[in-house]
This record gives sequence, structure tokens and C-alpha cells, in this order.
Amino acid sequence: MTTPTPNQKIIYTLTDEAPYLATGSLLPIVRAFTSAAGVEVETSDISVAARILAAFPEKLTDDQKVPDTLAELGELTLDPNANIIKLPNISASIPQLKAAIAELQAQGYDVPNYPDEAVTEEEKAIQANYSKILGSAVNPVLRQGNSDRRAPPAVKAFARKFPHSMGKWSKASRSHADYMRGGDFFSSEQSVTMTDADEVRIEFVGQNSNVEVKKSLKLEAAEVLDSMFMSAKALDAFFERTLQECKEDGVMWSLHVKATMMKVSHPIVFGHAVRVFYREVFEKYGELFEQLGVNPNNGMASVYDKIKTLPQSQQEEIEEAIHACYEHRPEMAMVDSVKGITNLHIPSDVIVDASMPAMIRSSGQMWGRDGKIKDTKAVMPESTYARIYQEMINFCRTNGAFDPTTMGSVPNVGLMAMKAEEYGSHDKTFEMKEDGVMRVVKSDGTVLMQHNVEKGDIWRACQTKDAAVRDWVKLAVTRSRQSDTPAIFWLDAERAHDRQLRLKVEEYLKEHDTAGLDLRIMGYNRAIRTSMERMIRGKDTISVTGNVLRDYLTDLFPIMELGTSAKMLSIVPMLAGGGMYETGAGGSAPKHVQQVLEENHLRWDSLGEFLALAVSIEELGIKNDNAQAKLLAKALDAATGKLLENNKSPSRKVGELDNRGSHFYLAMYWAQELAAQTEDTALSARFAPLAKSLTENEEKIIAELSAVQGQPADIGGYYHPDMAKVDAVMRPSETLNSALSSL
Ligand SMILES: NC(=O)C1=CN([C@@H]2O[C@H](COP(=O)(O)OP(=O)(O)OC[C@H]3O[C@@H](n4cnc5c(N)ncnc54)[C@H](OP(=O)(O)O)[C@@H]3O)[C@@H](O)[C@H]2O)C=CC1
Ligand SMILES: O=C(O)CCC(=O)C(=O)O
Ligand SMILES: [Mg+2]
Repeated sequence: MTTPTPNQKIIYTLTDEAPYLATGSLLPIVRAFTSAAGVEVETSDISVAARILAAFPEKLTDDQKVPDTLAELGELTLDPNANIIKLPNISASIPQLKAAIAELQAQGYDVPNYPDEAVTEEEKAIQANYSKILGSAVNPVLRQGNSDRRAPPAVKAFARKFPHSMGKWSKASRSHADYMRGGDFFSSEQSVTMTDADEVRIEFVGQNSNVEVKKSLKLEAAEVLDSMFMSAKALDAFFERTLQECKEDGVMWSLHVKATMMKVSHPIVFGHAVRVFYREVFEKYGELFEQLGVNPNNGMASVYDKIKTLPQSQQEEIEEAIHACYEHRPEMAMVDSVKGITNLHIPSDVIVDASMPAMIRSSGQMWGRDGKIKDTKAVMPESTYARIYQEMINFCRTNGAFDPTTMGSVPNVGLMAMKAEEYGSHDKTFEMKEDGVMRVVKSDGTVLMQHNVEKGDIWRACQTKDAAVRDWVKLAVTRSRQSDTPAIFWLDAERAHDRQLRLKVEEYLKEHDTAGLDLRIMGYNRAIRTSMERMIRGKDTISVTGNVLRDYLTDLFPIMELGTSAKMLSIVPMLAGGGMYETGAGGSAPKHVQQVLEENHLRWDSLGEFLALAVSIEELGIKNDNAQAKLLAKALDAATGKLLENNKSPSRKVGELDNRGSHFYLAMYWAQELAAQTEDTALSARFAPLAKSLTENEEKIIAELSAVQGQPADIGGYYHPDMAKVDAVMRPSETLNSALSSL
């Protein structure tokens, strides 16, 4: 056996919820296999619980302390040998963060409460510490490269053979997307490309002409800087209009934002929606709510939580006032109609990238209060990106639902490196405390951009580094060439930022041999229409997009094509030369954990993990000239293909094959492939006994795995489960466990 050298290491992240549970079953299998090629798989815990613990070492006993693994991984991304498998993790909203803190405290960890309002210096320090954990806090640190997401041919073939359900579209559907026609970020966007490096200042000039420096920003030469704002008044008027229209037309109302990734601006937008929808409640009890510390940006859950301290009679009075709003407001989409959880309950329940495709896939409908699905107005204030959903809705209404058995594919090459664009704007986002002017000023005093703003407006700046753009263009050309597929750069002539980017794209395309390639540049509406026209004819089109569209499209198209983005291959070739392999574009699926707790069935599909692992092991094999690793990767790909062909993916129903069962099949096929190959006889001899014992014991192992289903499972915590309990729940087959340990 080869001894692992420092380079022969894969870092496998431990995250949260369903992917964490799935890891409990998959990782022991992976480790058993990779050790045969001298490849070590090391874990790195970046769960929200681990990140909380790492932030407060001074509050913990020595044996409770954990390392700051996210910082360590962040450094590793700069190493050309980095090889990281990144599973989806929770991007916590404030309510989720508080729940995780409470769970840790109950387990005996003395971590501080999250201060809603930080007054003292100590509270401010605690809040600053927690702000690094809030929202999408992991991905921006690790994503030191651009993004390449696609459905591998075997996965596409699987979708054609076993198509997922698609809700029919009616020409009479009244569902649509609605967005601001003015006063939003789109209408106010300004953008400049820096000629030289400089340290610019973001300043606020008040009506008394006092200048407040909000932030100093070091910019590189050729970097693109944008600034924009959303008018609070226009936003409120927009929400009011959408609510009135829904009430008049009898269409359900729903809100779709990305409060997790846009962790500063979108919770504020969400808070406006809450205040407008429940206007009478906030008018009547506004002062009391302020005293109680209610924060509408955290949703109606914050109201219900804070009024608990009031006398029963007063609580009932407020609850009645809330119910009175439902009388004159339109019906609102529900997250859980049984439990009465509405769209405005917490800001992280409805996340636009997954929620809009789910709606379009279900005939354009969402769940109502009565548990029935109905037509809905999908409200997405930012018109920049909302328009693409309306294009798809129009397309489905005209052409009917997409057909997974014949449709082509839209892979994505996304500009993501170095916190590109809006997803890096959090430290440059400000809610205006008074009327005045926001401006960006060069060190020599030249004003680069400025906006007149009013109290409550949300102003933000976004950066895009030149090196990131250059690499993105290269990746697009490479993917188009390698897959012999046309590529469209989605750049909108109406957008100031995109006009700057277009100049760069045109320049950097000249650095490549593009002869014979079909590369086009189009505005968003035309780009999505062209892609869809081609898609229904079975043709593929690469979408080459900015960061937000990367996020949106890598759920939108996969959910139509494959039923879920979890089946995507998602690669981040790092700028420094290493590789990160993300598992799908999908999230951590809280509903899946609930099912495990209730009936010990995990419907999580680890296909994304299988695909990521194969590329990661292959890359490691190439870099280290490790022929056995290359064979392992090849066999894993073949095993994944077999698993898809034989339909051994997890089912959603208790009693049927679940995540653990599908892992067994992967192990069996993988061992069979390795035993059958003839390129390396030592490897074949090593895996032959395992292949034999798994094949012979298939029925017994499946029976052992099914036997545990149907009753509640205990994993000892939600955010910080007990590893031993997870191990017991996720590895219930003695026969499988002992076969693996004999390898
Ligand atoms: N890369 C990352 O780290 C990401 C993290 N997230 C985080 O995930 C959480 C949930 O986000 P949400 O927007 O609801 O997105 P999810 O992708 O978790 O949920 C959408 C639905 O997709 C289905 N799904 C997703 N992955 C799988 C899988 N592997 N196997 C089977 N089905 C799957 C599930 O459908 P069903 O329930 O019908 O089975 C799930 O409910 C949030 O905390 C969010 O911050 C979200 C996106 C990316
Ligand atoms: O970081 C997150 O919160 C989610 C990431 C995401 O949705 C994506 O990259 O597709
Ligand atoms: Mg996404």
C-alpha cells in the first residue's frame, strides 16, 4: 500500500442537517476505498455549530474548544494542492443562529446569547463575532475560483430514463413574477472600472453638509466598482401595490428573496414586506414592539417570540390584530400550512434560487393556507434578476411544462471568484439613517459615483476583480471547446455594471483561440429565451453569467432538467491551482432531517457527493501521478453510472431504499468495478473479496438497513448532533460494516 504524502489528501467537509447525516454513512465507505490508493480523507467541521464554538474559545473549557476550521480551509484554498469536497451547509438567518446557540447552551457550552441590540462594548464585540457566522459565511471564504456546474451525461441519461414529475402548465395560469419598475437597485446602478489602483472612500453627506466616511476601500487597477440603492418609499409602495392587486384578482401573494446570501440587504427588504403586510399591527403596536425588541427583518416569528413576555390578554389582543390583517390582505403562500407557517414567518424559509424553480416545476403554483396549491404572484423586488423568471413563466404558459425526457441542458460558467459582485457587498451595504448623498470618492477627491438618498434607503457597493473576470472568460472558452457547446455571456446592455464587464469580455476573448466556437453576448431576457428555445429542441447552451445569475440558474435549469440541483457536478477550479468540488447546488434540506427524526428514513440523494468525489480523486491522481487513484476514480464513475441505470437512488417514502441503501449499492458496484478491472492486479485482488461479500449479502444488508425504518431516530441534537448517535443511526447494518472493515 502506498503511504499518503501530504499532497495525497482530500478534505471532506462536515456540514449540517441532511448532508451531515449522509456523511455519517458515506464517509466510512469512501475512506475504506481511498486508503487502498494511499489517499487520505481528512474531515473539516464547518457546521454552523462548530463555527459558533470556534468564535468563543474564551467561553469554553479546554476539552470543548474547537479549531477555527473555516479560517484553516480559507488558507488552504491558496495552496495549489488544495483538494476540498464541500457539502452544502446552513447559511443561518438570525432565528436559525439563535436556535443553534440555544442548543449548544443546553448541551453545556457557555456561548453567549445573540444580542438583538448591542449597546455595551461587550455586546458589540459579541454581535461582531456572530455577524461573521451569519448568512452565507462559508462559501465566500472558500470559493477562491469561478464556478463550473453541469449535469454529467450519465445523470442526464438517468433523467431521460426515469423522468421526475413535472406539473402541467395551463394557458389560463395567472401566476407571474412581479418586480419594481423604478426605485430599485437596477434603476440606480452606476459602475466604473478603475484605471489605477486607489483607496476610495464611501461617504455620506448629510443635509448639514457634514461628511461621514462609511468605509475606505482599497481597489486594484482594472477592478470594477458598482454602486446602487433601493428606495424604501418605492419598495413599500411596490409591496402595497402587489398586495392590492392580489386581493382584487384573487391571486395568492408570495415573496422570494435571498436573505441568506444577501445577508444585509435582503433581510431589510423582507422586514419592509412584513411591515407593509401587517401594517395595522405595526401602526398600533409599533412602540410596544420597539420596547420588546421585535425586529421585523427576522419575520413574524420575532413578533410571536417577543410578545411571549406580555400578559396573556395582551398577547391575545395582538394575535387577534394579526388575524384581522388576514381578513383584508390577499391569501399568502405557506411554508407549512399544517403548522400555520407563512411566507413571512422567517426570512430563510423561502430562498429564491430554490423556491422559484420549485414553483415553476409545480405548474407555477405554491401552497395556500388550506393545503391546496394555487396560482401565485411571485414578488421579487429587484428587477435586475426577477425578469428571467417571468420569461420562463411566459415560456411555460405558451409551450407547456418542460419535458425531462427530451430537453437539452443549460450548464453554467459563473463569475464567482474573489467575492464577485453583489454576493460580496455585505460590508459595503448601508441602511440610510437620514436623507443626504452617498458618494464614492477617489483619494484625489474626484467623485466617482453618487446618489441622492432618503432615510431608510438601502445603498450598496459591489466589487469585481479583474483577475476573476479574466479567469471566468478563460473557463467559458475552455468549457465551450471541451463540450463542443455554444456559450452565451449573459450581459445586459441596460445595466451599467454589465457594460463595463462586456468591455473586458471582448478584450479577454482575444487571448484565446475561439475559432469555430459559437460564443455570443446577450441581454438576460434574450439569453434565457434563446436557451429555452434550444433546450426544448434537445440542444445544450452554456450560460456564462455573473454571480447572482450563477446561483439562480444553477437551481432553475437543473430543477427542470433533473428534478433537483443536487445531481449536478459542481467544480470550482481555484485561481491558485487547487480544486474545490461542491456537492450539487442544492442546500441542506431541513425537511429531510425531520423525516429521519420521525421515521428514520433519509431521502437525501448523495449523487452530488459521488460525482464530486470522482473528480476530486481523479485530480489528485493526475497531480500526484497516482495510477491507483486514477483507477479508483474511473471505477467510481462507472459505479455511479450503474447505480443510476439500476435506479438505486434513494426514494422519498419510508420503508423503501433510502440514502444508506443507495450508499451500499455504490460500495458494491464500486468494489465490483475495481475487482473486474485488469489494469492493476493488486488493486483487483484487494477488492475482489469485498465485491464478493457485498454481492452475496445484498439481500441481508438491504434487510438490515430497512429494518430500522419506520420508527423515530435519535441523533442527539439538530445543529450539534452527537457523533456516536449519528454513527449508530447511519450505519445500522452489521454485515456491511464488517465487510468494509475487513478491506
Ligand atoms: N452550497 C450551500 O452551502 C447551500 C446551502 N443552502 C442552505 O440549505 C438550506 C435550505 O435551503 P433551500 O433553499 O430550502 O434549498 P434546498 O436545496 O435544501 O431545498 C430544496 C429542496 O430540494 C431538494 N433537495 C436538495 N438537495 C437534495 C438532495 N441531495 N437529495 C434530495 N433532494 C434534495 C429537497 O426537496 P424535497 O424536500 O422535496 O425532497 C429540498 O427540500 C438553507 O439553510 C440554505 O442556506 C442552500 C443552497 C446551497
Ligand atoms: O452560500 C449559500 O448560502 C448558498 C449558495 C448557493 O445557493 C449557491 O451557490 O448556489
Ligand atoms: Mg444556489
